[in-house]
Amino acid sequence: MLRTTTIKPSGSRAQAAQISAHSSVETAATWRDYLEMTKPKVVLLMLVTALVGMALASPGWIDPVVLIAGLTGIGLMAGAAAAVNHLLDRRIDTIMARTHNRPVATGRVTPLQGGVFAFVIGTLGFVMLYGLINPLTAWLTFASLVGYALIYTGFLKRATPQNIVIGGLAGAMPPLLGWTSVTGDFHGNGLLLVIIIFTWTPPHFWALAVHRKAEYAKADIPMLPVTHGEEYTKTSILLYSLLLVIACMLPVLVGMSGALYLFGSTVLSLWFVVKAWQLKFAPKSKSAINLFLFSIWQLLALFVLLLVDHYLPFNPQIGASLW
Ligand code: HEM
Ligand SMILES: CC(C)=CCC/C(C)=C/CC/C(C)=C/COP(=O)(O)OP(=O)(O)O
Repeated sequence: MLRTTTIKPSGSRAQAAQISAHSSVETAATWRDYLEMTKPKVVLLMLVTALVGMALASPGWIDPVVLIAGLTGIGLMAGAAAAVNHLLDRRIDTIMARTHNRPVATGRVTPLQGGVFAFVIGTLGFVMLYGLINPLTAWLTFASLVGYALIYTGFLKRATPQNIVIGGLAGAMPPLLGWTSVTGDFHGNGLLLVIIIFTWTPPHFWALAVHRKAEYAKADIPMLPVTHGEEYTKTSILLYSLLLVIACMLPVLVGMSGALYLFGSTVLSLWFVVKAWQLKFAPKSKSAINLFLFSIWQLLALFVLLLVDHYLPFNPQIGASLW
């Protein structure tokens, strides 16, 4: 489908005049537009957490079929959920500077094209999980898709400043999806990994929301800094960062992870607390966006630590198995 896009004049004065006289060119939606709709970097980090769930659920190495089919299925369904988010948010995405150039918001991808794309990759992911992994994982991933794409995006985001606390559960699910891919059953240890991401999500997002408060207000989205102010949000970020310290210790307390993880995760979560403290009590102009960016690397590092700790041959266990 051909669409028009505005281009910036460049080159000689004559060229610039020519271009400004015809200030639009026909461009087609490219594969990059469809890739962007899947929020690839977010999904990639989710897949790292799913991989860790798989590893911690496996006594030895992860079964290669589970690894490949499981991660592909979860990735396709998470990408489909992200694509539906682009569809449902296309109006507000045009209002915010951060999102105004998105494929559906600009019209490069039509809602019908986007809908077909989301349906195809989502169905492919579901069939793959149902057929090659197990029905429990397929249905849990489907529930996460509905939780993010429909409940969070379609309703909570516009309804309450607690939107991301509740909606965050969907994004926190991948380690459990990884776990059930291996075992076909629920396990408390898999849920502990979900609790870590669930506790991490509010400070992750609210740091960005503090930085982008004016845009959310302009788009009339009731994010916490808009409804309750920046100070209240910064206090909430600090309190959640303290909760995160406790959540990060749970894998050690139940005997799932050992000394290496305990040491590394304590450094990482205290680092988060220090940055949240600075945001609240000694803020600089970039403190909020820096905390948001830090949160992404901190979660990645936490899950890499869980993985390394799991495969380390001589790693003293501190806690005792609860289950
Ligand atoms: C409902 C829960 C969540 C909300 C509301 C949220 C919000 C956001 C937003 C608005 C951005 C975009 C920032 C930008 O474009 O500048 C973002 C980026 C990101 N988020 Fe989250 N997030 C959530 C959960 C998660 C989870 C569970 C993960 C991973 C496990 C994650 C990983 C990331 C990553 C890696 C980025 C950077 C993406 C990029 O640079 O393109 N987020 N998040
Ligand atoms: C199946 C499964 C695991 C589903 C999870 C899907 C998923 C990709 C969740 C992403 C979380 C996220 C980036 C929320 C931001 O949405 P937003 O609308 O607040 O941010 P935006 O303004 O950048 O779109």
